[in-house]
Amino acid sequence: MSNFREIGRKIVGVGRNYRAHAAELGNQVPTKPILFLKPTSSYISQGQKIKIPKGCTSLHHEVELGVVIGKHGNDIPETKAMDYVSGYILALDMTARDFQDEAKNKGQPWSIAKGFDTSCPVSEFIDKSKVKNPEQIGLWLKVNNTMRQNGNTKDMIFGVPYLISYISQYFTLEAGDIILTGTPSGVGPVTAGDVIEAGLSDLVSIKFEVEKKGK
Ligand SMILES: O=C([O-])CC(=O)C(=O)O
Ligand SMILES: [Mg+2]
Repeated sequence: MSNFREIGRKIVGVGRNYRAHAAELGNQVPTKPILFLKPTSSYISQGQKIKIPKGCTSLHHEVELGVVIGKHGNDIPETKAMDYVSGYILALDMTARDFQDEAKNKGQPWSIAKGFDTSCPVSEFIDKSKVKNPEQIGLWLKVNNTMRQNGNTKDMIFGVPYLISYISQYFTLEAGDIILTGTPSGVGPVTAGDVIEAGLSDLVSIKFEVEKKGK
């Protein structure tokens, strides 16, 4: 069993970490990482369904590399950052885009848009030893067998060591925490009955069905 699910600590999301994704939603490329939190109650694993939250009319998929933290640290220097990684996961940062747009327009937080129940489907844990370079991983996502996202972590604006170092200046990182490193371009809506499949190179793949909440 993967250590992050047993410990179940925080999920730190990084926004707009790929230029093409920032551009596709009409956003500026950030000069420092944009962070948000998802509650651990948002996790689901295979066999469970993604539930469209009440009132949401535009639920978007975002495929992301998740970095799993292996030990406690703060103010971690970039040069030591990889010592704090225990492994990786494939995650979907499901986003109620209409809620996020409304929050953005009103200057409100993204908490519901990013943190609703079932908004963080994850794969099994991938041990660090299986990944030579976390910044050379292909990540893809299909909806009903049609390719929607097909990127590579080499295109991240802020790399894994920098993110760990930056985040740890503000949030103490603890074993079991996950950093969602942002999504490549190609995000888009899903509706009830859709099947999302996603993968990280040849490391892991996942499959989740979408349904209306309350079914
Ligand atoms: O909602 C967004 O566009 C920000 C985000 O999570 C990402 O870039 O992965
Ligand atoms: Mg995201």
